Amino acid sequence: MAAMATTPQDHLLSSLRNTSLTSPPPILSHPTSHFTVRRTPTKGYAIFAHRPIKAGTRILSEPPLLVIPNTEYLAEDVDKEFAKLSDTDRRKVWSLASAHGQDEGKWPKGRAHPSCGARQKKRTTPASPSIQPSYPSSKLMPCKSPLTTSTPPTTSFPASTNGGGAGVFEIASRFNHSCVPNAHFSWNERLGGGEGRMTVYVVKDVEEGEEITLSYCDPYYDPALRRWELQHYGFMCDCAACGDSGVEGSFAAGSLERRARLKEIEEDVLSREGGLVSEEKNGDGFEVRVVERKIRLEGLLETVRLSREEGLVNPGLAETFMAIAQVCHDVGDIKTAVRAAKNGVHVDTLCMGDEHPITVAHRAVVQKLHEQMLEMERRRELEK
Ligand SMILES: C[S@@+](CC[C@H](N)C(=O)[O-])C[C@H]1O[C@@H](n2cnc3c(N)ncnc32)[C@H](O)[C@@H]1O
Repeated sequence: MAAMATTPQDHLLSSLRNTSLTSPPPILSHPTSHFTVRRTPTKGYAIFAHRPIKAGTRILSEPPLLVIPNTEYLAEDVDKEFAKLSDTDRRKVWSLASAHGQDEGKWPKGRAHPSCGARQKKRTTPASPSIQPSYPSSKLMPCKSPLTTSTPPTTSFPASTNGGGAGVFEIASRFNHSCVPNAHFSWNERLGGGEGRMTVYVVKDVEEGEEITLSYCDPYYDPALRRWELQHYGFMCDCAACGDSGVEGSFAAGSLERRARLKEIEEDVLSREGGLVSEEKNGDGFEVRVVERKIRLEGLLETVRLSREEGLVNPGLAETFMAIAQVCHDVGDIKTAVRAAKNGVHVDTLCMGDEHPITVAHRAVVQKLHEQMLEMERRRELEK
């Protein structure tokens, strides 16, 4: 096998292999109220619903077996945390390692796809393992360190909470990937008495016997880039979006176009945020800003439509609704802003629950907008 760079993931695996606990415990079949973990012929273990599950149901809230609290952690940080574990937890972590024989030689380690922008490059480079979810061996999942505190929302339209650090989760790491997932995972630092929990919410109604899947990569990547990223995990995705896009009328063909357009909107329209919320209201500058707002709003609305057609329900969609609320607010249409922000909170709740810090922050925005709307109505009444 070709020599490969040593990453913290490799290191964890090697420290797991070198542990004196040579016999791993049997893989658990976790009977929970919603799902079981079962072996599949081609994907290793997988999670299946054993009853119908409604969208917005939290099906997992799990403490980590091991947490690496640093954002940019090194191999020795992994070793240090592993050394602290009890024998039982070491066995559990060990039992998760390399359970399904991927060919590590095929992982595109240390190289980024030529089409990757700077941000994506960071994700696909082992130098930033905490945000590179390429952990086929060790199954490190990005999570926010329980040692860092979240920044309270200071603006009226807060951005997502940033993740930092990584963890290993006994059950959460058994979910397989789909580019059109029916569930979403997120770290919620408020759960577990402030210790934090990895949560999984079902974002669409799921039928009994259906596999429950998460997305391991940016859903807006095109198929080639998704394939590249998923190579790190040693598999080719066979979900509906990754099917043969050459077949006219197929979901894959439509998906290719939708995701390309979503990316185009993000790059050409939504990233041009600067100046859109400016308070300047005189001369030509104002004209330009109004036009830009209109283009931005159209882009945001198209993003919602395409995401729905694509079946993507994720925090990105919630952020899109919040951005629509922002634009409506800026042009004085507070009523529509309230409606848009409520949609955002609805999507947040489906994905992360109603007590997740992001959901809480977005709910505060709805409240604020609602108060503004009432105030405007009251003034209008007085003016009559
Ligand atoms: C986080 S683990 C998921 C659980 C895993 N199947 C197991 O047995 O523990 C990630 C690994 O699962 C497999 N996997 C996940 N999604 C897959 C998919 N859509 N098709 C094939 N294999 C998949 C790959 O081997 C991948 O490296």
